[in-house]
Amino acid sequence: MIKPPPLRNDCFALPAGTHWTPVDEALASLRSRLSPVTAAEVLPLDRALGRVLAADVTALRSNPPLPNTAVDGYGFAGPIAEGPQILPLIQGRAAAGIPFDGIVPAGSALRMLTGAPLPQGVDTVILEEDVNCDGSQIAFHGPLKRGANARRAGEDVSALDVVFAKGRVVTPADLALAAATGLSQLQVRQQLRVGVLSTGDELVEVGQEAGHGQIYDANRPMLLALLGQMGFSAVDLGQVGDNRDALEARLDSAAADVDVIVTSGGASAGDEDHVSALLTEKGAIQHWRIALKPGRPLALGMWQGTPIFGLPGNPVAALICTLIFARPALGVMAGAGWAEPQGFEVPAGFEKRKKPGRREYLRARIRQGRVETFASEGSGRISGLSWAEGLVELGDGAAEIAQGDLVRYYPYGSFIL
Ligand SMILES: Nc1nc2c(c(=O)[nH]1)N[C@H]1C(S)=C(S)[C@@H](COP(=O)(O)OP(=O)(O)OC[C@H]3O[C@@H](n4cnc5c(N)ncnc54)[C@H](O)[C@@H]3O)O[C@H]1N2
Ligand code: MOO
Repeated sequence: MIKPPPLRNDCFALPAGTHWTPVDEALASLRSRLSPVTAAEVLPLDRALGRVLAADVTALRSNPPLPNTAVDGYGFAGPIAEGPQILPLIQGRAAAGIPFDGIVPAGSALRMLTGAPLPQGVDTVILEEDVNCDGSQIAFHGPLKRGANARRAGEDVSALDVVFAKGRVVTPADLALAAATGLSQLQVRQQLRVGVLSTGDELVEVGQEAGHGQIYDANRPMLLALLGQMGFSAVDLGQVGDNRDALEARLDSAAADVDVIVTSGGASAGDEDHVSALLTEKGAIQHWRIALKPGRPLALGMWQGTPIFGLPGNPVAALICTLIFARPALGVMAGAGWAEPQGFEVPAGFEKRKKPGRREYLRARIRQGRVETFASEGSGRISGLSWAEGLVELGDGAAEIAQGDLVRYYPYGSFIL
């Protein structure tokens, strides 16, 4: 006669005898195994946004290249003593792009406009608002230090300074700095190609008619968009049914085409969970079963030399595993290095008792200075992913969180930048 086991009804209880890899251990293992795989190319500035720099970048020219005035006003030789001053104006003026080529004699002043290079004899400028001018002289009050209202050549950046370190992801501000320092192109890495494959007999493509028992493939549009937002080249590998041979053939062709494969579904241990089974059968699995909620059946492995992230099928778990595991790992492969998301402590606007032995991520957002969490922790509740603006992280140990306790919050954006 068979006997029933005790009822636990907790699919996150960690059954004895299985090794549940702690999140930090799985992250450390990924970090130590991966290295950059993308080749370098040279791109003009207008195509370099979001790319990873392949080498340190050196300024070709100083910013500013010449000393110049920071204000509209009058330039002369400083310093100027305390008290009322009158200086004769010399003929002409200096404007940005139209320098004054003459010499300003000591004790005289020249009309100058913001950005104009300082001519010989000028190192100090007074604001026009502080001056009375009759057309031939200016009157104002001292004192003024030498160099007042003037910008030194190279005070921002000097030629040959390293302006960007290798591995940096190019931002719009970086394009301004590159342009200002004389760079018209940057040596960047090609985008990492990340293939996204959905698995499961139940899946049907958006736009198609869904039959009885079928559901729309929600993970693929989400993952393709997310990986694209992270700056990778997301490659749509389509979907494959619960068929071991078909999956194997699809992974073979994907491994030849992309740098990394991300699958969703079939990662746990059911009869139709072919991703984990195939990886195990081929000796391709490195970690499986992470002490994490949601996302514990994450399967990490290598398929013919290509890293594969076998994400759980539940959309919430698929997204969280992508943010926590795939994002930093893909950053390493893309040449940008391992990026830790920047979280911060926020008072809880919720209560929760958490069991020990697994890390948890809750869908969350901040309202009125407190972090609130989505009403359900169900891993298929896609509406909660959409409702949330970030994640609350609860550490591996037990926790009893009361209203107002500080909890760690990560905005979604902190995983993307
Ligand atoms: N007896 C147990 N059952 C389950 C456990 C467990 O510990 N014991 N763990 C649960 C957890 S947690 C997760 S997560 C899932 C992981 O399952 P798989 O990775 O094997 O994924 P599937 O079984 O293929 O799918 C799970 C769920 O997600 C839906 N799905 C799959 N792909 C998509 C997609 N592209 N778009 C939208 N929805 C998708 C699928 O239909 C299932 O409902 O296992 C639990 N079970
Ligand atoms: O871990 Mo499963 O990953 O919740 O849905």
